[in-house]
Amino acid sequence: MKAHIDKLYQISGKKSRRIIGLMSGTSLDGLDVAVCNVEGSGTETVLELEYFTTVSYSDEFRNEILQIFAKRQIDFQQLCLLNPYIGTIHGKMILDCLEAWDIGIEHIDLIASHGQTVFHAPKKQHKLPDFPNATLQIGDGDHIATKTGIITLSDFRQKHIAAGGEGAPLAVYGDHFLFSKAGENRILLNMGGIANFTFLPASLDTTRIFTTDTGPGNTLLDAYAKRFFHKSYDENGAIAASGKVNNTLLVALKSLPFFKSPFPKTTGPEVFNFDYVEAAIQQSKLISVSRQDIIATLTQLSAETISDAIKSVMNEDDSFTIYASGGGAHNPVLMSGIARALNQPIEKIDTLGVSGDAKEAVLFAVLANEAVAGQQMHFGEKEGVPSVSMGKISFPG
Ligand SMILES: Nc1ncnc2c1ncn2[C@@H]1O[C@H](COP(=O)(O)OP(=O)(O)OP(=O)(O)O)[C@@H](O)[C@H]1O
Ligand SMILES: CC(=O)N[C@H]1[C@@H]2OC[C@@H](O2)[C@@H](O)[C@@H]1O[C@H](C)C(=O)O
Repeated sequence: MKAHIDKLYQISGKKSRRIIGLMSGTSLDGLDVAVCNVEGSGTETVLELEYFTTVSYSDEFRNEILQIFAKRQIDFQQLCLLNPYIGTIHGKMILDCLEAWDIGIEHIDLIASHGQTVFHAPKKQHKLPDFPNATLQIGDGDHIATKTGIITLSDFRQKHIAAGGEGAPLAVYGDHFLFSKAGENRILLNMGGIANFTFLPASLDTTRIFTTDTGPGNTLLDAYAKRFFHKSYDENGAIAASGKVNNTLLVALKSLPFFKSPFPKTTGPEVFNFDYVEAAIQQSKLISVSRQDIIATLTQLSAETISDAIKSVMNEDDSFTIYASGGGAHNPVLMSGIARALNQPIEKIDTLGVSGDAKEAVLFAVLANEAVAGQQMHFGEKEGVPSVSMGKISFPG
């Protein structure tokens, strides 16, 4: 309908846009909702985070997703049903937030929805020569747009793949636009279920910008905190702090070929799951290892693989500052493990003015802003950062 295109054109020409960024990550803890006021685009982007919350998922909702999450064999009907169901529930969560914040929908220009990743299969992982990199996010944007009455951009990862990427990490674009700083090499480390980082060079040379996943962040910690202690996560690293790292197990865990394969690379809970840890426990022929020691060892695994990845892509004599975000930044055992391995302190991204819990949702608002009002991107030919705009547009009504 032409009226929708006219509205989008008008939004594109505005001095600033109010965009709701949404992220629901691999931890399945809830939906991050960030209301952002975004002015300009590209490196001229000025973003103010006006409101932020995480709407927790109910156990029932999480369990519905877990039936198909990161599994190779599923009930196909469940996948089909969840696509509109998640979209509608996310739409309802947005409306509840707007009501609580007393914001009318007419004061929101766009929604930027990541959706729920249910399977991630980069070529390096599926190894089927005739098939491309692949990833699947559900929670369809049409349902969010129809439920809320707000133009919605969604499904950002497919264009990245179409342009030669693995569909992740996407944070790199917003990281550059919001956080690059002349004169300071920056590593922006995000520790969600999976950990990743962006390198932003002091020279601001976009062709040197680099991003990769490193492997597990919290996903294994959450899985074992649940299995052994009936907790959804290891709050403040208390369980890990009460155990000891088991080096035999750590070596077995680190022998996974993923850790030896070249950067950049991406991964997910399809690889980092119970089967992987149980195989490492078998391989290390441990007679007994305490539950606390397993969690301490898994925490050290995340810390070491994150710091190994950072070390291996940085020149030895380059100094850099690390800014941490994501739920893992709240885990002091994980944070101090990384600081120890890299022999330097770690800052939190909050010191740069954006909450570490809100960062990923904010970055999707930046991607939507680029799609609607941005110019050509210039990231050179570097693997993992194709110069394309992302996001599909759903009109309400
Ligand atoms: N106080 C805390 N102590 C320890 N861990 C915490 C704390 N708060 C949050 N976490 C961890 O952070 C996780 C949530 O992190 P986050 O929301 O960044 O992940 P995500 O966005 O779902 O994942 P991804 O970025 O991989 O998609 C929780 O599941 C938990 O493991
Ligand atoms: C396929 C997928 O959903 N990947 C997520 C996941 O969670 C962290 C890491 O793995 C990252 O690569 C990505 O998310 C962030 C937001 C990204 O694309 O930057």
